[in-house]
Amino acid sequence: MLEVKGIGVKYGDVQVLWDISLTVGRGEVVAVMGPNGSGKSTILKAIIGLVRPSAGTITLDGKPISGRPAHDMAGLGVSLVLERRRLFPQMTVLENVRMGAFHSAVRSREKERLEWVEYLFPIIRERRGQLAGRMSGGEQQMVAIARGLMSGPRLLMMDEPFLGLAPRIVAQIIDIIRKINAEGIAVLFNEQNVHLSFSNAHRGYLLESGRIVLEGSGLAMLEHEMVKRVYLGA
Ligand SMILES: Nc1ncnc2c1ncn2[C@@H]1O[C@H](COP(=O)(O)OP(=O)(O)OP(=O)(O)O)[C@@H](O)[C@H]1O
Repeated sequence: MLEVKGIGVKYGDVQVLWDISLTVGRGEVVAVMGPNGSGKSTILKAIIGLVRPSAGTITLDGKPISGRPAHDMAGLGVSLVLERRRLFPQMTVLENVRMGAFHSAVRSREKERLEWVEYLFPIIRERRGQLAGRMSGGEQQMVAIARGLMSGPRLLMMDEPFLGLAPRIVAQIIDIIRKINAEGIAVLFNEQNVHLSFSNAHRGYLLESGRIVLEGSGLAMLEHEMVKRVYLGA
């Protein structure tokens, strides 16, 4: 469904991505793994339209989407959960979650989507009235994912969804990824940890200094000599 072909991105005069090509198929879970600063977030920002590629094309179901404003993407079925959650701390859980259905193209189905995200994350129903800023990191991440799901995406992108979370919460987020994927939603996520990336994805890409250096199935990536040597110290 998503095809990124040969994109480059510059921040001012500084190029940070070169010739990035990746795909996400319908119903796939795909991981982009790479060290700090390798350009993972920039790939997702380019797809959602927060940064404009200097080269290459991005298509969704064969139609070009590069250059479209980020707020159009909800209507096209693509949603991004930003790193470090970016909630509105002075707003309640419910207010934050409802922001995800703000776009006119998706507002009409807000009620049924809210029921769905409350089923996926019972904590959202339990804590509807709590200020988001008063929640733990893991709870905030759940609210952020719920907000991303309110637009009813076909492709949910998540920037480092496990960052700084306790193992128990990581396991819950993995479970949620499986559940939403089982409903046919494709997922593209970034992660720095080899195991978290590739054991939870059908396919994966390894990004180094702004270039994709390896790609394959999750299992093939986990077992690849270079991944084992450089990232697992084997
Ligand atoms: N708004 C910006 N202006 C200038 N340079 C930026 C900007 N955002 C990111 N960069 C630089 O672009 C490079 C890639 O950053 P990016 O955030 O995409 O990497 P990342 O792999 O997601 O890293 P992290 O794990 O730290 O989020 C880094 O060198 C970063 O310093």
